[in-house]
Amino acid sequence: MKIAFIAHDRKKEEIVNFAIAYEKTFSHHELYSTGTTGKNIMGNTELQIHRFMSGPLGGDQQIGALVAENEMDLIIFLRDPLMAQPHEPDIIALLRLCDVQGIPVATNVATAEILVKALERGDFAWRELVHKYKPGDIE
Ligand SMILES: O=C(CO)COP(=O)(O)O
Repeated sequence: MKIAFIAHDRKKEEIVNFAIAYEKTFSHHELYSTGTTGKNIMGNTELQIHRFMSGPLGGDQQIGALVAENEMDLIIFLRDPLMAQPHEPDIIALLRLCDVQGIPVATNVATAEILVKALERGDFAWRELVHKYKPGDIE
């Protein structure tokens, strides 16, 4: 599965700890992140992550581009609900695209944990069908 990690600055420690806790699970998947989030996770785990630009410089939009094509399977996006972000429109656009495509997205660690448990159980198998059959394949 393609999994994206994104965290705002005051949530960086939380996402790193989360990645450490589920490192074995994540190691079996294709990982993506915004710039600084990925740097922090890779600095504290053995995980290999494809890093996009930093969020304020367009990283959310780059991940959003994959979401728009229904390529991303799970997004863990620990937002800071108590601090305004300069790139708020990009954040809203990314979350909107997740809803357009029906992609599982966690915006807090409690939900992230439930989704990762579901991933471990095999509950994301339906996403393989999404990748197998692109729009237009089925009449
Ligand atoms: O701002 C972000 C998401 O909106 C995260 O970006 P960084 O991972 O580069 O800090």
